[in-house]
Amino acid sequence: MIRADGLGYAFGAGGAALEAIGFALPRGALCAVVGANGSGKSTLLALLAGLFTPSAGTLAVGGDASPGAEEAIRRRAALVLQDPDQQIIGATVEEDLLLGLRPGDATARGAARALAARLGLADLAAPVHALSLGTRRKLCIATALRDAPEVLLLDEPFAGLDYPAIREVRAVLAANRAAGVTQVVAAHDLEALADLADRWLVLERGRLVADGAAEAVFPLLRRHGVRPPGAWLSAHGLDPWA
Ligand SMILES: Nc1ncnc2c1ncn2[C@@H]1O[C@H](COP(=O)(O)OP(=O)(O)OP(=O)(O)O)[C@@H](O)[C@H]1O
Repeated sequence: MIRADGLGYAFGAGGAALEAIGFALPRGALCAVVGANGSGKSTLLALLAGLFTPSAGTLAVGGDASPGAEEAIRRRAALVLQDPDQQIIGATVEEDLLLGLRPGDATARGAARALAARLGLADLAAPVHALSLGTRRKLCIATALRDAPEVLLLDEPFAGLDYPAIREVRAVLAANRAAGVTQVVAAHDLEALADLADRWLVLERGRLVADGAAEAVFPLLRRHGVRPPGAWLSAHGLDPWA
């Protein structure tokens, strides 16, 4: 579903934010992208969303390859930003959820409302500015899923959420995986993803420094500035903050 070959990106004349990235993900993968601040996670998500054009190499999403097919990639992939306030446009839950749907399209509007209910967005008339962070994030996820993207990209979806909201977002990711949606999740804190992700990409200063399943990647995390999940540290008798 996703294939990166020699993928690179530079912001203007600055140094490369991503360099020589290569990986392939099958349909339905739930891939975690981890790395220290500034390692390139958000830049990779923006490329996968078709928002940026690679400065080097190629990126294929479905049958579309970038450079060239960014618009087609944008139709396949939806990106949920870390800050819901950068994403929400409507004044109420319903207004945001239904944005862009034709008023006469009862089927699409009904499906969008059903999706909102599944995500626990019960009060469709609620003004968005009065919602908790977790509810605003769930609204962004609902809006992203509304058009049934093949690829869902999430930037720090658990950041700032309380325990119940983390569990709800985890349930959404698991349901998406069961439905065959390919998901890429950027994260600092691995606790909520440790048992969910089937693939781990580790970035350090724009380079892909590890790629594989949890068993292979977790032992390498600390040397790349990423804290492994607590359960893994205790299972290996390691000081959580050493
Ligand atoms: N708009 C921009 N203009 C110039 N440089 C940028 C821009 N956005 C990001 N960068 C640089 O690109 C590199 C990668 O940034 P990116 O935001 O992708 O990292 P990140 O891993 O998502 O970081 P964080 O965990 O802090 O969100 C960093 O060196 C950053 O300073």
